[in-house]
Amino acid sequence: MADATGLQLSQRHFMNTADLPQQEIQALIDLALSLKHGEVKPSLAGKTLATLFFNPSVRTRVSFATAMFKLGGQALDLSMEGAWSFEFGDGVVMDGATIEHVKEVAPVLSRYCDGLAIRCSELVTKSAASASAGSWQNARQDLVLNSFARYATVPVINMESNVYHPCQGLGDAVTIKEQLGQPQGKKYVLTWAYHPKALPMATPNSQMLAACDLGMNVTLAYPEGWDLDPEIVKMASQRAKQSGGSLQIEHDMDTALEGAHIVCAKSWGALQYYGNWEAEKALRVQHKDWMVTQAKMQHTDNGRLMHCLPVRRNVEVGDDVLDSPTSIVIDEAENRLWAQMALLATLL
Ligand SMILES: CC(=O)N[C@@H](CCCN)C(=O)O
Ligand SMILES: NC(=O)OP(=O)(O)O
Repeated sequence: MADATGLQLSQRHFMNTADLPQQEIQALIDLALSLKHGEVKPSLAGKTLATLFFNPSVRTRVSFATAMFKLGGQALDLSMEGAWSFEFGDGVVMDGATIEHVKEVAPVLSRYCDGLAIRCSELVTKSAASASAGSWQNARQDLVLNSFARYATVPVINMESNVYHPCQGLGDAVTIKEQLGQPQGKKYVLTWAYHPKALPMATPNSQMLAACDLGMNVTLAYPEGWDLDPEIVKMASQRAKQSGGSLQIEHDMDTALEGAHIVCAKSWGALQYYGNWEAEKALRVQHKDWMVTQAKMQHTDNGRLMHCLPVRRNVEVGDDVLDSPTSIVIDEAENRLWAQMALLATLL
């Protein structure tokens, strides 16, 4: 079996699935499924991936480490939690808490390693290095991720930033293809769900893009006021059209779920209250009825339930769904591994 994938991507870094043409995404999905079925065996022998986690993780951490191991290489897990001491600002007089600049960190790690993977979502861990000061206009610049990409001399992989979680998007695309065979024209509903905290929009942005790139008829369902970034929604809608799909918005969960083949539950914070989360919470608690239950799933066309995990049981999704064959969340989590193996084997 070939030790190379034969696939080449048009981008050096993996920041957002929408940076890639749809054929390259399809090729990565096919490669992931071939890896899962043991049909190809690419090798990354002797290669190292540094994984920098500025936020907690279960799936991303373990699936990247295991992906590198299965490919014959290794991952170095660098936890940055509680120790965000790198500087990202230009021309800063570094006499405060930061101890070294990304201008040194990124090229130094690039001398040791063949790729850098970064998780940095400021909504999860508020820290000194989040320069956004609570503004979405600043947060959407993804300063930390983009600084690593700028100063690294090896490929950089986004393991969830403020704006995108492309590995979740790619993994979900693999799962949808695996479940439906031919996703084009099938109905995908990304439904907002209640959660006690305002969660980032990176995951729903990438999940929406994944379904749009598969040519599905995508419905976004959320209470009024919970719009995702309009520029990202516009881009997703264009990519859906390119692949023969569509994108529409509903504010009633029952109506949205009508005839769905895939239901993906995800919570996120309201963009218009970004950084003003107390005000957002006062409104969010009025939407506790946005929970996916078996009664809600009755509206679907034998729909399957996806969730990126971690999931709050009986808050976002009911036990009656999660404990039934309707739920494919464990397959979805597994497919992160195969999707990332496809990505790593191609990118490194
Ligand atoms: C509960 C929580 O913090 N969820 C995170 C992680 C999701 C996948 N990494 C989120 O919604 O972004
Ligand atoms: N879905 C996901 O990215 O999970 P972790 O946050 O546990 O990595």
